[in-house]
Amino acid sequence: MTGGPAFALHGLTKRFGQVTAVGGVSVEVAPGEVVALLGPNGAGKSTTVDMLLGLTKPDAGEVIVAGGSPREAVDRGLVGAMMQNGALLPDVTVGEIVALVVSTHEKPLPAEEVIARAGLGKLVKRRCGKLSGGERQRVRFALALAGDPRLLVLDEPTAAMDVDGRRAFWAAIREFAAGGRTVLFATHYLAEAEDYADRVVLLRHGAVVADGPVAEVRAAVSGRVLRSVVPGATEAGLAALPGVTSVQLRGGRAELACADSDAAIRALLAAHPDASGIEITALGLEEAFLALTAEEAAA
Ligand SMILES: Nc1ncnc2c1ncn2[C@@H]1O[C@H](COP(=O)(O)OP(=O)(O)OP(=O)(O)O)[C@@H](O)[C@H]1O
Repeated sequence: MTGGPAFALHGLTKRFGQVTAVGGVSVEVAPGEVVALLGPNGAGKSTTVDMLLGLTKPDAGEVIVAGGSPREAVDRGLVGAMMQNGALLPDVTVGEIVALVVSTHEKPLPAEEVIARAGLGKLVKRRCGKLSGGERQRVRFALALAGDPRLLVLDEPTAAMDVDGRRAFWAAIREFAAGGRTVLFATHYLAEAEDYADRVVLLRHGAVVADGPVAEVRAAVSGRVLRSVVPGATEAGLAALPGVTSVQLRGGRAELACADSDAAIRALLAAHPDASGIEITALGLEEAFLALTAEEAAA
């Protein structure tokens, strides 16, 4: 194994008819990094993951995994993947399916270790058709681990998991990554990215709008929310105020996301001296994320 990146995406582009699902994405990830691929619905996360795994061919650009093509890396057992809707045979037990998948790999983890890492000890005899959504996700995770891969790619891994399930899942991921292995996970949840990723790549409309350590990405979207009752205001009028990045107006109550709340409040009161019930708060994580994607959308 060379000292090169775990994987690299160079100018990756994929179109479906008129839709550019991914448009020129370039990202290089070093071995040992845990990277969150974040973005709202339709941002291009799944399409990017599909190209990284060699399941979809890019229209332009290149994917390099462990120095070769995605297919070569998958064939060499270097990549484990957990997809949103990977099918599980309903009549096969958890123990059987893990043993089956372990047996297909050249240098697998022992089946007992796979079971333990995925927290499936109590479910070994359960048929896959009888599992809950969160349990099925844990089985998919086990199957992704079976070949002892260097790179783990997870598309919305915790979507169906409850709080305990998520905690156990992320503890297992940390353990996996501690040995210098690389993880890329796609998610909608900024909070999950903040808690578990070293780095965030934020996609919007198929392009990277932010890439860096979580704290850095958050700082780039630092801002405040200004709430007020503003009689007679229009969305367009409020959006034109200095310092305002996005506006929601419902029944005379305005919510303004602000890059500069000082400028915004001065301008609001100058234009609407009858504004009342004014409140200014820091952006929450979700709001910060929305502000960044909305800001870019407006650009
Ligand atoms: N097979 C396809 N045919 C046509 N359009 C597609 C196809 N796959 C994806 N798209 C479109 O490409 C864009 C990106 O979709 P993608 O599934 O990659 O986004 P995503 O960020 O994973 O979204 P989500 O969070 O909803 O899963 C969307 O506009 C989607 O409708």
